[in-house]
Amino acid sequence: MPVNDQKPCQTLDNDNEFNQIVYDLWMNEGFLIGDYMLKTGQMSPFYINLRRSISIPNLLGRMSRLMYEQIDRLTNDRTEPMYDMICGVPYMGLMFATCISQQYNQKMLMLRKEAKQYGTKEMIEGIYRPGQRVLLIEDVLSSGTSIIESVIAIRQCGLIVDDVVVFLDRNERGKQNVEHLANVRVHCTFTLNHLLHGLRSFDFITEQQADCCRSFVDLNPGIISDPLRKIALQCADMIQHHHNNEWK
Ligand SMILES: O=P(O)(O)OC[C@H]1O[C@H](OP(=O)(O)OP(=O)(O)O)[C@H](O)[C@@H]1O
Repeated sequence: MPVNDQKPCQTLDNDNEFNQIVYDLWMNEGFLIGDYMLKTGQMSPFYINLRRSISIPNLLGRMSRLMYEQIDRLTNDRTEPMYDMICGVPYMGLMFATCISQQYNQKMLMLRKEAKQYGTKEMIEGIYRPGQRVLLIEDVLSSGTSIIESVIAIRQCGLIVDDVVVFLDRNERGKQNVEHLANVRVHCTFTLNHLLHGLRSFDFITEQQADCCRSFVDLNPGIISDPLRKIALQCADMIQHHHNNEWK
């Protein structure tokens, strides 16, 4: 399925709220036009920096609320509990997860980027037992590398991850990469198309600039390194085995 055919995740109710967020992000350099290198090493004609919001608590709070409303809708659609605790992809996903955890009384785990070499040497901090379900939280989805790395680390601790909620999908191949390689469902609260639409409505960017961003993501192959691809598939197989044999 082409990425841009994805069903929009936002509703008309939160359209205005999102536009206000777009306004605040633009005013605080949360969206930049220019040449920026991505994690994959590719050069992008734009950059989304939601980290700017940590200095504007009200903005981070509003984004987290829209994210939680989506989690709530997803939860209501399920017959069984969707998760036992939330966990953010470091670093910015951790900020969203902390905000959601505090605002909505959700249990949380903290995933490190690297295991500490002293103390308990844990990769994941918090209270959990193997077999519990984790809902992963991410700020921006590009290639999906960060999510896949986090899923692997969480699964290696014996936890289950079947879903990830992302505030903003750059409309690259990240969603397909995560779903295919990590076997995790990706739920995006907003997409690049929503963001560009908002930026255009304020006349912050020209139609030509919006087109340039769209063309870039349409053609971006969303590279996942071969070693990560291999580990992700091995891990997904291993976890499927556990699902089938031990936790049923
Ligand atoms: O889908 P991907 O290709 O992985 O890109 C998305 C990731 O990139 C950014 O973080 P970054 O890797 O820059 O790290 P940071 O947390 O140190 O800011 C962003 O916050 C996502 O986590």
